[in-house]
Amino acid sequence: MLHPKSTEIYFKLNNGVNMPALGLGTASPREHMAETKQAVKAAIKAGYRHIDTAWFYGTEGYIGDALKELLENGDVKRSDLFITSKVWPVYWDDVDLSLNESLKSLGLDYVDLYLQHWPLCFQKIEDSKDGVNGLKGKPIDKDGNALIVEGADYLSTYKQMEKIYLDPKDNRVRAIGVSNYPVEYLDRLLKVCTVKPAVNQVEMHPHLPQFELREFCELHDIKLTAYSPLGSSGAPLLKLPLVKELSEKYQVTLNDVLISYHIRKGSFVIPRSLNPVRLAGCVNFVTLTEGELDQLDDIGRKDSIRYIDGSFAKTIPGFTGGN
Ligand SMILES: NC(=O)C1=CN([C@@H]2O[C@H](COP(=O)(O)OP(=O)(O)OC[C@H]3O[C@@H](n4cnc5c(N)ncnc54)[C@H](O)[C@@H]3O)[C@@H](O)[C@H]2O)C=CC1
Ligand SMILES: O=C1O[C@H](CO)[C@@H](O)[C@@H]1O
Repeated sequence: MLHPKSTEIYFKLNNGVNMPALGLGTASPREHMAETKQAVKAAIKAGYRHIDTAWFYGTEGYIGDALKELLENGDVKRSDLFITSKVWPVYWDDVDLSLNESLKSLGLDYVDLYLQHWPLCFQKIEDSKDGVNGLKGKPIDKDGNALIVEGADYLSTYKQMEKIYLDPKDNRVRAIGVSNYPVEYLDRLLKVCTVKPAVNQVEMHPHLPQFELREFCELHDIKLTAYSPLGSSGAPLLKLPLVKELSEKYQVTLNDVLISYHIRKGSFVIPRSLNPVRLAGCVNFVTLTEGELDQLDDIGRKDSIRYIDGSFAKTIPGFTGGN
């Protein structure tokens, strides 16, 4: 049977914007950040049209360099690209500034999707050595607790994003959404927002199938994007015996199985790799059966694992701290 490539599948957001199902994750480790440029070029040449980034990653400048070359060479048109960026909690009260910094680094005049990275309001602590743009990215006290601005409300960040999106003279974002929002927070947001978030980007994979969140988001027409789909650094989920079994059955890569798992369920997925061969080797979509999806979900039903270190996010329900 003929299948489209994962890079050829698109889902429509609740505001009518089309978004490619597969995107390239770019939270590259600091020592490899510069390689993001060649990874983006390799990904676009392999058919990817969706790049996921964030002010916090420090990779927007490298992505901007790659896009400049690709656009100037006519390898791709801006209108065919889908770029996501995010506002980090240190800029919870200045979305406008954060968005402008991201656009400047990316060399773009708009992003396709702009997300609130975490529902948190961090204090701005100067850190010219290890910080992002001079600010400590994850400000914590001596006990490891995040330095939160007292009395600040994470919804105020989303309200600023809404204002930008709704301003007819402001064309800097085509869609807005959130990330790392549990059901309780989405519920609160939906009661007060004018613009329903188009997307909630969360950690999701067979060890964390997010059943409750999925049901809630489907009910409210909010799409999920799966981050850390391979289990983040070291890609531990590639070692799951069932993933190996399915890759042999369908004659595709292990990455293809873990990517198709999300696309098959109607979610976006943004795996990271800096390796051009691997990037090109994970675009084969397979129509996993309902039974196979259920078997993969069973892994998380029995043993729920969150790989991303959320110790700075302990105040958010579901983030217990640590991995
Ligand atoms: N909204 C949020 O708070 C977050 C968003 N993200 C986004 O999601 C993206 C993906 O998540 P990540 O945590 O980066 O991890 P991931 O789950 O995509 O795994 C990336 C790791 O897998 C390795 N890998 C890929 N293919 C491999 C293969 N065939 N064999 C061996 N290793 C392989 C890569 O080298 C890298 O170390 C990020 O880059 C970022 O764009 C990630 C974390 C949090
Ligand atoms: O997006 C993100 O990436 C880092 C780690 O990869 C995480 O803290 C943040 O939410």
